Amino acid sequence: MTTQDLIAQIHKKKSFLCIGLDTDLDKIPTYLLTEEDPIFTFNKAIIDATHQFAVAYKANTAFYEAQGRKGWKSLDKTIDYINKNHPEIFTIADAKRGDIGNTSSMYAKAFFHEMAFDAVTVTPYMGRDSVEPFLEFRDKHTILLALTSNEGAFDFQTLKCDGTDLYKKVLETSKSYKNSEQLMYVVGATKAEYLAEVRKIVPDSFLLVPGVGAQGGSLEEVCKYGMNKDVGLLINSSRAIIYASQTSNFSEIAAAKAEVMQREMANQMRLFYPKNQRDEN
Ligand SMILES: O=C(O)c1cc(=O)[nH]c(=O)n1[C@@H]1O[C@H](COP(=O)(O)O)[C@@H](O)[C@H]1O
Repeated sequence: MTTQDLIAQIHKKKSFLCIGLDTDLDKIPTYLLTEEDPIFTFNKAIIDATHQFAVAYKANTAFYEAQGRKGWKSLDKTIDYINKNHPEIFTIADAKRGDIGNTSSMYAKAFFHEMAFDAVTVTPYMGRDSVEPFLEFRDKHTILLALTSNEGAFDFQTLKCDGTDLYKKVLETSKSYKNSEQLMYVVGATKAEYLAEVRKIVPDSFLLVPGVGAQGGSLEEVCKYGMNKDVGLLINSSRAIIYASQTSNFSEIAAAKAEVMQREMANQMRLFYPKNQRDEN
């Protein structure tokens, strides 16, 4: 999917919501556990109920890998289901990969080619040759970790390096990578005020912003500092949406949560775009 397709979908749905499919057998309604593939059954119900409010789904691969080969099968079925039924939706494999070039190429093939995700999250610290193999896949997107939402982000990411914060160095250096226009960046919602600094370095790039909902980040603050002319944000929420209820109508309750976020996003877009610009979009 191209970035333009993603932007068009955002304006059409008035949403930049990414729903995290962090599907955990200990958290889904217990009556689903008798199903042949409880993870896929749960995901399908969530997707069917929420797709009109979301522009992206992010599957954190840890939750699938934890179930071994059954988990990989559930992940494969989930991405196939989204691609077949909602091809307009942007899909992210949150795998946080990256290795020597030879190995990164294999990770890229796994998530872009075999599983047909639109994007994969990648760690930046092995440098250029660990990231560029992902960028070789055109119309696919590589989402580099810049400033993460967790407390430990301050261990390294904000340390000074050549007089600047390390995460800023990551942003700046990555702009020189081959096909860097296919890069997006992770910036945690819990660090919204840093988004202004991020935008000085990457004004046009899309940012994947996890950490609203269960981690306490504010959607309004993220929009205030992070929104750009194309919206430029994918705000992720996982647990606060998909585990809003453990009852038999869990998917409707998840949809209601997603709709509340979508409405707030529509409101933020209204505030950001002057009326005449809105009419053009
Ligand atoms: O790369 C990510 O998506 C990510 C980066 C980050 O800095 N913080 C973060 O929470 N995430 C992921 O985003 C999701 C957040 O989930 P909730 O806190 O349940 O909304 C999880 O899948 C995390 O692994």
